[in-house]
Amino acid sequence: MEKVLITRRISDDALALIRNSGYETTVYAELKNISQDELIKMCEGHVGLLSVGPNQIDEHFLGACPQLKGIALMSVGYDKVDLEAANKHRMPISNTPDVLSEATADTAFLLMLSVARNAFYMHKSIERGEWNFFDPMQNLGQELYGKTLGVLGLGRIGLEMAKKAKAAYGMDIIYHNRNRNEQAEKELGAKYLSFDELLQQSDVLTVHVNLTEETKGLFDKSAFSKMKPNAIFINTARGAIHNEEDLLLALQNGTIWGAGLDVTNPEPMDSNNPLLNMENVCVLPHIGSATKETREKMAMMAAENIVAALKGERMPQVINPEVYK
Ligand SMILES: NC(=O)C1=CN([C@@H]2O[C@H](COP(=O)(O)OP(=O)(O)OC[C@H]3O[C@@H](n4cnc5c(N)ncnc54)[C@H](OP(=O)(O)O)[C@@H]3O)[C@@H](O)[C@H]2O)C=CC1
Ligand SMILES: O=CC(=O)O
Repeated sequence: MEKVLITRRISDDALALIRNSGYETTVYAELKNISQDELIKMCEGHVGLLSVGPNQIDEHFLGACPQLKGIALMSVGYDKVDLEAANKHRMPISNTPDVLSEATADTAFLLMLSVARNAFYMHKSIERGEWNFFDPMQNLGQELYGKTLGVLGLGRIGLEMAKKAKAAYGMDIIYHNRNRNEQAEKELGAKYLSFDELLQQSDVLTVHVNLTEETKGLFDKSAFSKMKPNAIFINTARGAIHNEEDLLLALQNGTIWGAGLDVTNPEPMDSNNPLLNMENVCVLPHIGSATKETREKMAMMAAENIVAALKGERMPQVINPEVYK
C-alpha cells in the first residue's frame, strides 16, 4: 500500500479520509522541530507528504525525494516553498486558503483591542502585585471607535479583519495592495492608497500580505517613521515582514504607540525579548488559525489535496497549476 507522511498530529477525520482512500499513513507525533535532513529521511518509502509546520520545500529537498507525487501544506502561507524548484520537479503543491481566514482575522482583531487597552501588560501587572488602588489617570488605553484601519494586503484575511473592524467600531477602511480590491471598495467603502499614504493615515495598521522578496523587511525604520504617534501596528502575516529592532526602537521612542504580533522573526521568540515587557505590546505564539474548528477544516482540506495528488488528479487547492500544463 502507498504511504503518506504527516509531519504532525492532525484530526482523526482527516487521517480517516486518507486511510479510507486506500493509503497508509505515518504520523510524526513528536513535538520537536524537524530539520530538512530529518524530513528527507522520514519521506523515504512515502509517495505523499502532508506538511504541517515550517518545512523548507526547495531544490535540495525535492531532488532528494523523487518518489513524492504531491505535497499538501496545512497552511495558507507558502513562503517556505521554492515554486521554481517545485515546477522544475513537476511537483504539485497545495495550501489551505479561505477556511482559516476568519480565525486568523479574529487573532488580528484580538491583538488590536488588546494593544489598544494594554491588556497583556495589565494581566502581568496583577501577577506582579501592582493592582493597589484606583487612579483614574492610570492604565489608560485608547478607543477604536471611528478610527482608521489601514490594511496592508486586503486579500482573504485582510478582508475579514476589515469587516470586523467596520462592524464593531465603524472604522474607516483604507488599504494598499498591488491590485485594487473592488469588492471591498463596494462593500466596505475601502479606500485604495499608496503604501506611504497608508502609513501616514492609519490609526491601526494591520499586515496581511504574503511574505515574499518584495514584502520582506517592509516595515523598517523608514516605514515606522511615517506612521502616526498614536498608531498601533499589527502583524499576523509573517515576522520577517517587519524589522524587529526597528519596531522596538519605534515603540521605545514613541514613534508609534503600540504593536500586536502573532508572528515573529525568529520563531519561537526568545523569552527574554524586550518586546515582551513593554506596556503597549502584545505577542502571541503564531496562533492565527489555532481553533479546533479551523484546524479540523485545514486538516481535511490538506487530506483531500494529498489524496487527489496520489490518485493522479488535480489538487483542488494547487498553488502551482503550471505543473498540470
Ligand atoms: N498568523 C497565522 O497563523 C496566519 C498567517 N497567515 C499569513 O497571512 C497571509 C495572507 O493570507 P491570505 O489573506 O489568505 O492571502 P491572500 O493572498 O488572500 O491575501 C494577500 C494580500 O496581499 C496582497 N499583496 C501581496 N503581495 C503584496 C505586495 N508586494 N504589496 C502589496 N500587497 C501585496 C495581495 O494583493 P495583490 O496581489 O493585489 O497585491 C492580497 O490582497 C499568508 O500568506 C500567511 O503568511 C495566514 C494564516 C494564518
Ligand atoms: O501561518 C499560517 C498559515 O496558514 O500560513
